[in-house]
Amino acid sequence: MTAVSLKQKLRHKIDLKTKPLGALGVLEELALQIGLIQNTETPEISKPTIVVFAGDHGIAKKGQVNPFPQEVTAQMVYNFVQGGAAINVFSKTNAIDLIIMDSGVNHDFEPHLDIIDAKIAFGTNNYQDQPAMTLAQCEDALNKADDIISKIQSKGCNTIGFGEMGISNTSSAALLMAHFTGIPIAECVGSGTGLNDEGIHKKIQILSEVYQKYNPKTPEEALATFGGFEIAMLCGAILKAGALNMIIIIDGFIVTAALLAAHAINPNVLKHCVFAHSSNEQGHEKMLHALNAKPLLSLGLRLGEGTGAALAIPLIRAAVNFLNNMASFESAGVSTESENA
Ligand SMILES: O=C(O)c1ccc[n+]([C@@H]2O[C@H](COP(=O)([O-])O)[C@@H](O)[C@H]2O)c1
Ligand SMILES: Cc1cc2nc[nH]c2cc1C
Repeated sequence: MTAVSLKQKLRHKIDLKTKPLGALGVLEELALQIGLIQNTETPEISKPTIVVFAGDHGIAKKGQVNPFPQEVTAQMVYNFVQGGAAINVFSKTNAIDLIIMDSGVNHDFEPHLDIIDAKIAFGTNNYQDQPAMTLAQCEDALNKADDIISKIQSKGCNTIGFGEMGISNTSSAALLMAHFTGIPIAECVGSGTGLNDEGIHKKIQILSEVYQKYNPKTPEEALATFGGFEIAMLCGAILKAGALNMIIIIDGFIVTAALLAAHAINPNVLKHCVFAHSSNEQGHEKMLHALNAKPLLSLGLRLGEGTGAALAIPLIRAAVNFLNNMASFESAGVSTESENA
């Protein structure tokens, strides 16, 4: 007799719920995925947490690829600490713990603030001149992220969403996307925080030159070349969360670019990932497609901060709750399809 796999057991449990077959659509796939991640028919979500990694980018100082000035990164970190940003509001709405990390903002934050200090440097180098960071800095970022995720998990969190803040980081993400997917850089570049058509054209020209200047040989070298510190930390955090068997919620364009790097280092990480949404940043859809990823939501968001991840958490809770708490046809005494239907 062949053993029934957990996947078959989960499918059976889902199919016996009081609903037509497949009627809970994507939530059924989500329940199945979470059951498989946790290796159980009765999964649970504990202490869902969003970590926002913030970092600055050398290229931002020139203002050629970013409509907002570099200072906005630090200003938004203060906004996070004061509870005024979209991610604060959505985390509160959905009872999610929120952690803010300084991965490399070009500002000295007062030590009493509720920010985890993981600063690698005060912003990356401008990759128009030299790689964004050294390989040693990149390794440092990966390792620091590793430690932080271990600490978060040891406090009982098994579901972690990732967000970021960093003026110019759609440029790094576009370069990484081109590198890891082979999609032409022009198709990877978008409006970011709001460039007009002329601005996008200039951004494509600048990033095409940068892209041609380098030939990174390893995923770590690609991260070090194109940056940024927050993206390298996201990559390390995703890898660690996968290794710790956590449910990983991927936010928008920049977090997905970090996942491309993580996936190149360890493709197994993908089975832990739930894709929260499809961002309005041009390129995100193709990036998701390259990963064969199906996003849960499509709300026209292009904010970052982990906002899409925060909005997806109720869906993840709903998937787990229906699997655990919905009645079966038998337990509820509901008739199944009649044979002549
Ligand atoms: O998450 C996304 O899909 C997304 C798309 C566009 C912009 N962003 C956010 O905007 C910032 C980067 O935009 P930019 O134009 O400065 O490259 C950064 O802080 C991101 O969090 C985020
Ligand atoms: C205001 C502002 C808020 C953000 N949140 C994430 N990226 C951002 C970029 C800007 C410009």
